[in-house]
Amino acid sequence: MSNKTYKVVRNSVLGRYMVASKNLKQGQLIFKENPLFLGPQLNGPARCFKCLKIIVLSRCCYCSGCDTALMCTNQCEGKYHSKIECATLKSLNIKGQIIMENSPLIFPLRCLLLRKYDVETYKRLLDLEPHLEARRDTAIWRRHRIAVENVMQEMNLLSEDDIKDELIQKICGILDINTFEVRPPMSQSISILKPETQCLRGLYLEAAMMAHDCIPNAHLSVDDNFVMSVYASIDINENEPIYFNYSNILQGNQERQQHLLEGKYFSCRCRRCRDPTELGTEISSIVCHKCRKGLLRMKEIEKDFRIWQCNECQVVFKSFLIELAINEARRRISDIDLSDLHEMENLHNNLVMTFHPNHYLMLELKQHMVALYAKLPPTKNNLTKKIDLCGRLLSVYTKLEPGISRIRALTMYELQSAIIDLSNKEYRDKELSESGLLSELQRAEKILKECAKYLLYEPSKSPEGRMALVALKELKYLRESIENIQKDVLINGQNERKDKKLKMTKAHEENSLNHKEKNGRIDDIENTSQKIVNSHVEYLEKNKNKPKKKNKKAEKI
Ligand SMILES: C[S@@+](CC[C@H](N)C(=O)[O-])C[C@H]1O[C@@H](n2cnc3c(N)ncnc32)[C@H](O)[C@@H]1O
Repeated sequence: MSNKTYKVVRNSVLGRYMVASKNLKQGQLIFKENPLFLGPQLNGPARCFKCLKIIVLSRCCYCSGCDTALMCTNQCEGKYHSKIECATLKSLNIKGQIIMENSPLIFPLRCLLLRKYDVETYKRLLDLEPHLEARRDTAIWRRHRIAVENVMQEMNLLSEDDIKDELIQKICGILDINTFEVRPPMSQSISILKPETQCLRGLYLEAAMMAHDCIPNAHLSVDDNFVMSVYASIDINENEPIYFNYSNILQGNQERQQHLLEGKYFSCRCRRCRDPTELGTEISSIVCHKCRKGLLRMKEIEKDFRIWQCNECQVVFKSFLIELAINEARRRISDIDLSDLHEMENLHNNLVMTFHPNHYLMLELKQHMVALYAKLPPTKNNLTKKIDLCGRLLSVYTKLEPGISRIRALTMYELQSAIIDLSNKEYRDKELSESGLLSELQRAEKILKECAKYLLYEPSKSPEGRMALVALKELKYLRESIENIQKDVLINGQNERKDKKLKMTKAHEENSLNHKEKNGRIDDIENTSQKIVNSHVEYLEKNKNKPKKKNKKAEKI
């Protein structure tokens, strides 16, 4: 029996797509794949052919082998400029300076060179979807003609047949539609809201066969060597498609549709896109400015024709008005001081008059607030607010990204830490009984366990992978503490039954002793977990300015 977890099939809507060839369990590895090529973003800066780091023009040099490939320094020992690529470039006698001056041609050039040294793989590459017809004579087509095709023609890299066959447009289309965004080496950012701005693009021939769904069932992670692992994020039944989200969970309806239509040439008709409430989350909904009671939601009334309509008064709004409101709110969010809670709360209270509390911009603001609460003094008020915000974020994320999910794991981490801190404080202040403390810690344990489970799918050296280790250590201490409290509760219960009378008289003394002991233990947990978090933060801080190693995660295709 074949061990293969998937097969590629085809239909008239999705083209080729991957389906599970057997039932897959959540967390099961579906496949692992090496990139065929890595390269800069279309508009990204030039990168070293060997290590893929951004080239600093004043230090840039050319490979001593081919005198063409750009290198960050002549000592670079990166491995992404293969001997065969080097030899092929050398045979073409291209001036390195032309590459330097025309960085958009780096990635297409790498693909073009392949036909000279690996015809089979080149054929597989050319078999990917380029959406030539949809792109012909569009702005992107003209851009590639000027920035890539014309330059390659001047370099005598293209035959007349290549030009007639629109070969370069085909390669550029294939790269735009099929490559994945991968984080650059040794990324330090763990932030949900600030993805790396200067990502690389990676071409993975197998992974390119995954279709898109805004509610994915596959989780991707890319390790230090750019090896991509694709896991089932939830259970997947035999013959069910394996879906990856080409867009972003925090993109609204309109932006997602635009991204998919303009960048990937299809209209998404997944469960989330067909439902104007987006699975009841209202993540794109706006308060109706006419009746002030209803919500404006986007709905498709004819194929590819969508309107914004109030669910109460039925008034229809033009989509550009919605865009204006969103752009203005986005500007205001980007202008606020992210260390000023008061400013953030004011903006939140202001925007909630226009946007549903679950609107993705409100979620973005809430996410910033959670990050700030994590840095503020852990007062009961701050902790309560943090718990509330995390709960709201998770209620949306769980619907839109069920199962293994990075964004959920990171929010869960914040949630459990606030629950532990708050319950300890309340217990100490005698606002929470021992059994109340126990049940809150057990709730935190459950969340932390799930968080660690999801983070363990991240590459071990990535910020999330390191956070998984922190979460595991914290889980161990939390469990020990729970066990100790459980023993206490048990002993207290037995003693109570044995000698009620004696206990009554000694109650005051015993209580104060237990309390003292537990406080010591809780301090222990707090100190230890705080130490771990501090060392984690210190580690991140310390390494912030160190040269980056490979370490990234696929974000979107
Ligand atoms: C990365 S490729 C996937 C492989 C491609 N279907 C093929 O046959 O080569 C992305 C393209 O697949 C198609 N596709 C993927 N997901 C889709 C979806 N949910 N609905 C419609 N088309 C989809 C679109 O044509 C899109 O541009």
